[in-house]
Amino acid sequence: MPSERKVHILDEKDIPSQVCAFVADKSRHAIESRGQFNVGVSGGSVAKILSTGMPGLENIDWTKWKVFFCDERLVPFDHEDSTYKFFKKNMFNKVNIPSENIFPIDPSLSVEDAAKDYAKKVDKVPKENNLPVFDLLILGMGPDGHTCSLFPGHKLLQETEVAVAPISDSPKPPPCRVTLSFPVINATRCAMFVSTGAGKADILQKVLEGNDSAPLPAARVKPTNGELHWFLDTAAAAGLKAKY
Ligand SMILES: O=C(O)[C@H](O)[C@@H](O)[C@H](O)[C@H](O)COP(=O)(O)O
Repeated sequence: MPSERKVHILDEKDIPSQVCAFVADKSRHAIESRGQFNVGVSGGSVAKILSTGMPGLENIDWTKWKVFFCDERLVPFDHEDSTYKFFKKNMFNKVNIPSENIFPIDPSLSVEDAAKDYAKKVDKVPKENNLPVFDLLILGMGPDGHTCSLFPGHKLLQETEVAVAPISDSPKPPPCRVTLSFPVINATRCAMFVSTGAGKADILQKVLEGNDSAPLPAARVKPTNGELHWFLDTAAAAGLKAKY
């Protein structure tokens, strides 16, 4: 299936329900087709949307979910900046995902070792063409166009050797993080971005409609054989010129 991009422009109030319904649908389809749902989650506003909306949904076989982190800040599990901590408190504690199906990074390791260790965990995701193929990657985009811990102009944008990379000079604190690399991101069956608010309008116009010669990190997410979905509220979409 060739890569396809769909931009969903919604009222702000409809974003949480539509995003969660989409995730639920992808999980049901993956479980029906392949018996498990391998999903990568991200921090930021999308983490709040998922943890608020997903636990109340019905007909989700949480026991078949396998949850990975698209990126994570290398901080202890009890640190305020830990995305794992946020999901554990607000979502994992409320649903029936077996603890062995949740794959956090190991923050007790050095950033290089944490990335190597996480690559072994990601290696459990069923592969095609030697690359792990996630059923869904749920992504956010920062105001500079970064996604995961892949920042504009950073050398990690060229990473092709490893599935998971360390970064120790993140321009956004904390400096040490672990992130999926583009080869794995673009091997996914489906990637979805959730981006809301007027503060994202200018950067979204660049990412979705800008010149492809030097794409921002978020614009480099183009699943080779998968779908790409952008969920935007009307404020975030206000700068877009094309009709979607
Ligand atoms: O690791 C981080 O520092 C954040 O998780 C970050 O990458 C976030 O995902 C984006 O900035 C989008 O966040 P918002 O959707 O909240 O704007």
